[in-house]
Amino acid sequence: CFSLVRNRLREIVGASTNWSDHQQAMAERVSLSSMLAKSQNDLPAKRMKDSYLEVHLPLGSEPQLREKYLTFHNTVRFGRILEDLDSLAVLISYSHTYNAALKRSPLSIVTALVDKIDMRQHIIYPDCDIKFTGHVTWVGKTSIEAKMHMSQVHTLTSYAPVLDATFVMVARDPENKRAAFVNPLKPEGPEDEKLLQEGEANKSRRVDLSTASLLKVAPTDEERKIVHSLFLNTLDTKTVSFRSRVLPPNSVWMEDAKLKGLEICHPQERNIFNRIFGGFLMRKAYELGWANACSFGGCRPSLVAVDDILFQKPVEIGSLLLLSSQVCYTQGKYIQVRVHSEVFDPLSRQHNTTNVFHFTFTSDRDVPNIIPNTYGESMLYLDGKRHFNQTVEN
Ligand SMILES: CCCCCCCCCC(=O)SCCNC(=O)CCNC(=O)[C@H](O)C(C)(C)COP(=O)(O)OP(=O)(O)OC[C@H]1O[C@@H](n2cnc3c(N)ncnc32)[C@H](O)[C@@H]1OP(=O)(O)O
Repeated sequence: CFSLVRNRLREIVGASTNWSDHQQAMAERVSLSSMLAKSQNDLPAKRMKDSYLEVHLPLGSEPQLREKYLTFHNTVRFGRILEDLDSLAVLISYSHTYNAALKRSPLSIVTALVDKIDMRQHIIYPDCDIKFTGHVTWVGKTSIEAKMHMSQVHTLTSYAPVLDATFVMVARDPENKRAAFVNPLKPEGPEDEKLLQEGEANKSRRVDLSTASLLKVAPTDEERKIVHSLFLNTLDTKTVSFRSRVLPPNSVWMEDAKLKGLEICHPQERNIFNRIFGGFLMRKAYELGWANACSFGGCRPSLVAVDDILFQKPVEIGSLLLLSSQVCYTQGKYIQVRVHSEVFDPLSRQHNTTNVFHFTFTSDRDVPNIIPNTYGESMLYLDGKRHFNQTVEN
């Protein structure tokens, strides 16, 4: 199960088991720099099956393990699943880059992006065994795409699919300062070819999306019309002024659909490179986003999809992490939530964004419409709509 996965990762990089030893463990890793490949061609190509892993989570047969995964509502804590997926993606990447001649890997492999998690089933049972499988499906020069599938036993013999996940991992030098080359990938047969092509298409889509970001360019014509009609809908028919705005029926201002939280980043949550574990950040962001969607919709929401979780900067141990969740788009029963996390330095009072998370939830009834008031909120709304369309309508 996953404690074995994490122990194996500690062995691969030679991570400290006690915080007091972490500086020495890091110093030992620095000496591995000379083992890094000078070019990608110096590394042997690997097959997809070289990185294939299967991990079982025996929730059905191990009641003690179940406690860690259980929600009050007798379902599985999805935040824990996010942590497991993250650890698995890292181990898959180390399996791809494995070099039998080395005792320890000189690579620091970090999570750069959770491209997508599609839920195939809303309920995850806390008392049935779970199986995770996955392997590398595409590589760049220093980045790796890993696809994972999770399924759960229903009858005694058959597994039913629960979710499909795509992560992008990036290889860095032992000090996590510079990018480092990863082994090329050699497809074998038409199935591998197809996965590789999808990986290539994913890479182009990510580039297109980031160039079209609303933080860089103006919204499209169609999006501008949406924003304007939202604005017209909020005008007060009595005064007809640009300034007096009224909330339409069955609606909530974006300003009133936020939830915030704070995490103090203790050594216990560190990853193998002595930064905060990406899975932990995802769990915390997911739980805050879920609570926000729950309070907004007035009932317990189910997760439909996770997309485009970007890990922009590592979070150092000891940081104060401010998490801010916002309902940014709604449609019928759906609630799109964005969680932004930033590190706050109380001494310099500086803020630095570390992550942005996008979650799509569904409620058991229609939810109120979320309405932007300012221009900035309108852009958040459009960004939420883009994410929603990408995950739900396609
Ligand atoms: C206790 C046991 C726990 C065991 C579990 C261990 C888990 C360990 C995993 C983690 O927890 S990692 C922690 C969470 N992740 C982070 O903290 C990463 C924070 N982000 C960063 O450090 C940088 O943003 C990152 C290294 C990911 C990228 O930095 P740069 O943008 O400067 O990288 P660069 O420009 O050099 O590009 C390097 C590669 O990354 C790719 N890349 C960068 N950002 C990307 C992105 N957003 N999407 C896709 N690819 C991306 C880029 O295309 C390129 O690939 P190719 O060489 O193959 O072309």
